[in-house]
Order: sequence, then C-alpha cells, then structure tokens
Amino acid sequence: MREDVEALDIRDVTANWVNAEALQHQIDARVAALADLADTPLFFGRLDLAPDPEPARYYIGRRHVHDADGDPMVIDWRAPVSQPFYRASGRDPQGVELRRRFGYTGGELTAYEDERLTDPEEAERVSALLRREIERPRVGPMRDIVATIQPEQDEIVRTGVEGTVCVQGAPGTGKTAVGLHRVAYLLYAHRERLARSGTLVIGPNRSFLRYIEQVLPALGELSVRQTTVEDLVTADTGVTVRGVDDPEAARIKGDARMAEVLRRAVRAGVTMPTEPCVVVRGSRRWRIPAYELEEIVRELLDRGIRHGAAREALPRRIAHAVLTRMERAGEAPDDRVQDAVARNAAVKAQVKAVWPEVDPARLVLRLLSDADFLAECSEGILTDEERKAILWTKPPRGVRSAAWSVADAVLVDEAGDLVRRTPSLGHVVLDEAQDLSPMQYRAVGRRCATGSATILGDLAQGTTPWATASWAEALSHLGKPDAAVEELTQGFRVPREVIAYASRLLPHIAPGLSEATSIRDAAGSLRVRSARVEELTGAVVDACREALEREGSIGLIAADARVPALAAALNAAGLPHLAPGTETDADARLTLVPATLAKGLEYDHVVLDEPAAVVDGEPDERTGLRRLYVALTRAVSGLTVVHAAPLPEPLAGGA
Ligand SMILES: Nc1ncnc2c1ncn2[C@@H]1O[C@H](COP(=O)(O)OP(=O)(O)OP(=O)(O)O)[C@@H](O)[C@H]1O
Repeated sequence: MREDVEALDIRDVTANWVNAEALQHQIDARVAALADLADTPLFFGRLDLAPDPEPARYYIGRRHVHDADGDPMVIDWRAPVSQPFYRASGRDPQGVELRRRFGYTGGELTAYEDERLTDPEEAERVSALLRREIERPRVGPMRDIVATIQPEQDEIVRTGVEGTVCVQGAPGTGKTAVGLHRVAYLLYAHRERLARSGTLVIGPNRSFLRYIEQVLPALGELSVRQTTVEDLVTADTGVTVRGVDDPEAARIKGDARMAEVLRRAVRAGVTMPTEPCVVVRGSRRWRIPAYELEEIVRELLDRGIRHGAAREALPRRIAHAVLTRMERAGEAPDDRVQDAVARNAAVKAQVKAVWPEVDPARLVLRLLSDADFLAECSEGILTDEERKAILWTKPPRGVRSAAWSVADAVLVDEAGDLVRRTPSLGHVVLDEAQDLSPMQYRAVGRRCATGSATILGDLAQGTTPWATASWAEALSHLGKPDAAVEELTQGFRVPREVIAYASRLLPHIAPGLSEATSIRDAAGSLRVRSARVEELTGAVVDACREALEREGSIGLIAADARVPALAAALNAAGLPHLAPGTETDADARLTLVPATLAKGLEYDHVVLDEPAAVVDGEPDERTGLRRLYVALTRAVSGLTVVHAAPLPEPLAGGA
C-alpha cells in the first residue's frame, strides 16, 4: 500500500504549482500514516463468524490493509465489523464462532489463544495474553491497548460523537488509555467532520503529555493537538504566566462566581448615552435623541450577545434609526445609505463613547489592581476578605509586565469569551479532570461548546485546593450537565497487595468511592522499610539499587522538597537518573519524580521516599493524603516504601 502511494505520479493531474504542493502534502501524510512501526505487527486478532449464510473470517489490526486487488486483508479495529472482537462473549457471541488473539514478542508471532464462543463447554476466563500484556515490564512511553480493550472500556471508546462521557475510575483502570482510544475511534468514524472542527487532548502537565504523546501516532492519528489547560489559555490569550497565587487567591479566582464578576466588569464599560447623535447628510441633519439611543443600548444589553458582537451591531442600529427618520421624511434610502450612516463620524464617536472596546487582559488587570472597580463589579458576590485576597498588592504597570498566574490567565480567557465567542472544537478529551477549578472547567467547556467531550478523572486523586467534589458539579461548569457518568473499577496497573495498601487511605480522602480491583495474578511486592532519620537517604538509594536489579522502569517518588537531596545522593552513588517525561530505555531506567508530577505516570517498580513528607508538602492533610494515594498507585509490579518519620496513620501498622 505504501509503495502504491509512493509511486503515484501526479504530474499529469495537477493543474498548477499550488495544486501539486497540496496533493504532494496529502501523499506525504498518507505515506507517514502507513509507516511501519517497529515491533508492531499488522494484526492482533481474528474473528471467525458463523455462516450467515456464508461463513466469514476477518483479521483485526491497527489499521486497514488491503491486497493488490483492493480486497481487505486486515480490518481496522475501529470498524463496526471489529466490534465483536471486543464485545462478544459466551453469553452473547454476536455471531462469532471463534475469536483468536495473537501474541507477539518484539514483533514476532509467538502465541495464539482461541475462544470458541458458541461452545457451551467452554468456560469464560481472563485471557492469558491480556494478563501477559498487563504484567509486561514497562519501559518507555505509554503504549496503545487496541489488542486488549475490555468490554466496559470499549463501550466508552465507541460512544457516539454527539455524546459527552465522564469516566470516574480508580488508579490504573485505564482512563487515559480509554480517552486516547476514543479520540482515535471518533477520528475514524467521523474523520471529515473532526478534521474540520478539530480535536484536542488536555492533560495535567507537560511531562504527562510526553508520556502519552506516542499513543495516537501509533494508531495512525497524527493530527491531534495535546496540551495543558495552562498552555491552552496562555496560547489563546497571549498572556505569559510568570506568577504564582497563594492557594486562597487561586481558589477564589477559580470560583465560578468570578464569571459573574467578569460579566459585570465587561458591562461596566457600557454607559448610557447622554447626548443626542446628530448625523449630517448633505443639507440635512438627522437627530437621534439620547433616550432613543438608550433604548437601543438597553436592547443590546438585554439580548445578552457578546460584547464585541454588540459593539459591531450598534452602529447599524443607530443607522437604522436615522433611516427610519429619512423614510418618514419621504426619502428612499437603500442599504448603501445605511452603511454610510453607520460609518459616519458622529455615529462612530457615539459608539466609542457608550460601547468602548474591551481588551480582556487589560480588563482583568484593572479588576485585580483597582480596589474600587473590583468592589463595584463584585458587590454582593465576593466578601471584603475575598476581594483583599485577590487584589494585587503591587499593581503592575501593564499587561506585559504583570506577573500573571495560571488562574489569572483563565480569567483573561473568560473575559475574552465575553467579548468574542471562543471557537468550539469537535471533541475534547480532558484527563485528570478532578483537579480543575470551576473557571478552568468553563474554559474547557467553551472549547467544546458545540462539540462533545470525554472527561476522565478520579475524585480521590484531586490534589488542588479547588479539586471537584462531584462530577455533577464539574459537568455543570463544563456546560454538559446531562453527560453520562460511567465508572471503571477493574485495575490494570497496580498489583493487588499494593492497591489494597493504598486503598486504606480511601475512607479519609474520598469516602464514597469504591476500591479498584486488580485483574493481575501476581500479588505484587510491597515492602515497607523504616530507617533512622540520618540513614533515610541511604536506605532509599539502596532500595533503588535493588529495584534496578529487576527488569523494567523504576520511579523514585518523593516530596518535591526532598528531590534535590535525593538527586545529589543518587549522583554520589553513581546511579544515573532522569526527570519525569524523559523517555526511559533499557540503559536509563530510573526516574526521580517529584510527588506533584507523579499523576498519570507509571513505573514497574516504585520506591517511595518518606510518605509523611509527601503529606506535609501539601497545605492540608486531606490533600496531602490524596497526593500520597497518587504516589502509592504508580507501581506496576512492586512498591518499596522507605520512611524515617512515622507513617501517616491509615498506613501505620499491619503492613
Ligand atoms: N484493556 C487493557 N489492556 C491492557 N492494558 C491496559 C488496559 N487498560 C489499561 N491498561 C494499562 O493499564 C495502565 C493504566 O492505564 P491508565 O494510565 O490509562 O489508567 P488511569 O485510569 O488513567 O490511571 P490514573 O488514575 O493513575 O491516571 C496502563 O499501562 C494501560 O496501558
């Protein structure tokens, strides 16, 4: 197939240079999409269908492959024909007689596994190939799971493009994997529509994005933008983030009430006309009295259209009032006259006076530095203390020199949307959604206002002061209150013993949530070691050295404040280590991970340094325990906890 595309001769079919460039671009993209991936075989499954009336056999793979005659040899996993590969079961065979899974080792076919779905003798069991896949040592970035998507995951992946789904899932239940595969599925099922409107994946930070960035390209999808909320709003507002808010200020700035404060601030610029508007045309003067102008302005305000759109409509409305007078005086003005009147200097001056342009960044700057203006806009919404908490103590001189925080950038983004509608994409995937503030949900919601979204998260892993308390609340801020909330509980990452240990924190951090199960056979290894304070760092280095004797990646997770000391100790011990987001490989397998960056990542073996320090690194205990829960649930095969301070209460004893 690739050779066919490469051999295309376009000289005869392109009319001109631009044409040829465009076509060549498409050809190059097609060749890139057809590239062979190292160690990735073309198919991973086979379906033998019962005669209906003829029997049929399909091979299922990552992409469609046809032979020289154009007849399909491998069916894309996303095609409707492939669905039974993921969904059929003994109870509901969906026409499938035999399902075969192929197992590969480094690109080489080494195993296969058959299920006879219509054979009543055959008992349902967990696939050994699935087991092998999830117990495989992890190195390098995240991989796709197309060969082993589970039925409950598949239902989410194949939800229609119109539907917004919210997935609550314990650590390692495959939320990220499901979100990425859903994008791939939607791009397949609605390629043209989504190519026009665009798709976006939002993750918590750049190291996480680097970890997941290979998944979609491996599925042949090269066009999906992946970003963070921070990068999204700074790119769209032009604001550079240089400052950090204290938690209280950030919480208030992220509160949904700020949307109303901003709405008032934008409106505050609109003033009622006090002077008539006098338009001179030829020998005649047309006078629109102030009260009539006021009616026009009020009508525009009441219609609730965006500030910018209303500002564009206002001159035409005034012109219309002038034209009505001309007609009454017996003239017959046409559209051109209306255009000319709308551009008349007197009309322009009126518009400038009553409906001034709003620069979103300047507006927010004023709001956060002018106490009177803030008081006026937040009257009855914020308390005096809240106002004090968000006002800049030293007002910046201008938009460029201001030390904008992330929360500020989100406010500027909201203000921007009040002035001009933010374009909506076709589909947005939001991962680790539990950490967003209401204002951040609104920012994401704007970007899928006419599209749909996949919202993924775990309430127990919420580690921001404004972390969401319920999905219903989050979805209402997103503007998708009717979205279905699904729960995934089957865990694919964390071994049984480790998840049981981490889950002791659940009653303290998210009482209503159910513990993840682990579908792995191996119980995993959990070790808890205590050391004297002066020996802690040495004991941690020893634990890393031991872990390095085993296969796979190693993550040393520690409170952010402990990272420099540990880095120095690892260097002194001659253990090379990476920062999170740098790709691990067979030679560089140890990553030193600050606890605040651990979310969403996974390592074969995790060494956790001083849990009490991880908890103390957060402003309050609940957040601290949640951070600890995240750190405890990163391990694929084993976890070693090393501590000098007493363990946090729920973990103490019995391990
Ligand atoms: N059906 C599956 N087959 C094989 N592996 C799977 C499957 N589902 C998930 N996994 C693997 O399990 C691990 C955890 O998945 P993922 O990171 O998507 O979980 P998560 O729910 O997002 O976790 P967290 O809450 O910690 O971010 C990944 O290595 C993923 O590839």
